[in-house]
Amino acid sequence: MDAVLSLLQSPVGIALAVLVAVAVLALVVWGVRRGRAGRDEAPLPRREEEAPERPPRAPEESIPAEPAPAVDEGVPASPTVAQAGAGAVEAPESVPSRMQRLRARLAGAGTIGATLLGVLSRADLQAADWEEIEDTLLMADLGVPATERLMGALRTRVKVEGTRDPQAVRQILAEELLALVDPAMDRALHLDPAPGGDARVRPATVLMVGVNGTGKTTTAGKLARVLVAEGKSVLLGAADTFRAAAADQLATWGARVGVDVVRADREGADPASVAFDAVREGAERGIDVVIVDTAGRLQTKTALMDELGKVKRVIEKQVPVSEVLLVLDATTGQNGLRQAEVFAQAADVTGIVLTKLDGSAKGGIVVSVQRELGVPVKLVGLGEGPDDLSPFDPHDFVNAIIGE
Ligand SMILES: Nc1nc2c(ncn2[C@@H]2O[C@H](COP(=O)(O)OP(=O)(O)OP(=O)(O)O)[C@@H](O)[C@H]2O)c(=O)[nH]1
Repeated sequence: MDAVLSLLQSPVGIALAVLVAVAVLALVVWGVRRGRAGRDEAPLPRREEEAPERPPRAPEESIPAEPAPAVDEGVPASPTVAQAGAGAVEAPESVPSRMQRLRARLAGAGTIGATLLGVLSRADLQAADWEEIEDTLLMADLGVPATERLMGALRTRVKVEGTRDPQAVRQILAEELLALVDPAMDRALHLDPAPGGDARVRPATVLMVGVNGTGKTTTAGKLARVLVAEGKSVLLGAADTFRAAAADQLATWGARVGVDVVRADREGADPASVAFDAVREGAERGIDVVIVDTAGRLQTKTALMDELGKVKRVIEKQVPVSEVLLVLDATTGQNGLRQAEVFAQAADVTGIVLTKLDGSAKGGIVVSVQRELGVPVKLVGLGEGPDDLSPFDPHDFVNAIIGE
């Protein structure tokens, strides 16, 4: 210790101490300069307009959505948003030409009217003729109660009015069919804020339910297109997580109509989680309408009810569900109707979409499904094309069936 002290007091020791102090000071100055230089190279933008432009996202690129806030139903959050991209978006067909084409297709499929008019115009209607009328109505899936009611009305009016004139008979048939279809039902899609209601309650939400293969995904895409054409902003939610192809199919529709799709990042994810995130994303972006597609295949009625119920509840944590659309394949007739009842019990259905009417001569299903489920047919699908979806108009429908 004494040796060290005497070294420090010596001229050599003092020179060494000065050298060490200078070296430490030089290091400190160098460090400070380096820090400043680093900040100068990459200045942080303070205001938004200073932010560097982000490169545009490639079409179909998927970006992970932010994790959803915990949903107390144990919903895992792992969806992604498939961007529609800036690719060419098809313009929808104009409404008049679409309606004309749809009518032509429906008329081509419906032979009910031609058969009925042919029989009703016969000179003297016998029991066999009335049986033929009854068979035609039943074959057209009108259902037993509606067939009986229509038969009763036709018998009475043809007898009382005593006419065989084809025009008059046609008029009677049109009036009676129209009464069965019930033009007084509210068939509008309620997607706008209620008059005087809170306009901030956005987005409006549409839940698509129904048996697999009925056309839910296709209808979701077609509906998105119709709404976009009306000037609404739309987001699709692929809550059919049962098979990855369903989400891909929806993403294809999204790209086609210029609408983003929120989807799970893996097959078999919780549908409620995707539905939740789609609506949350829609709310954050100020979207007008979020359409949520669901799966139709589940082992048991209870499992189906549980799943649909959960999807609906999870959406309602954020906004009310505006429309629950039950998609029904017109070609499946009374059988499809039985399955539809299960869905109607599971979710409070507000409207029916009757698809594949183009491939069915069974237009009577419109009447039976409304009677059985007590819910109006709001939309009809008349083909696989993007413009083959139309609002259901009772007058057009009856005219198409029996010919104008
Ligand atoms: N002819 C005709 N075909 C339709 C119509 N709507 C849907 N389709 C076809 O029906 C098939 C099934 O449609 P999807 O939309 O996949 O049915 P889905 O209910 O979503 O089926 P899952 O995803 O299995 O639950 C597809 O080939 C559609 O193109 C329609 O109105 N007319």
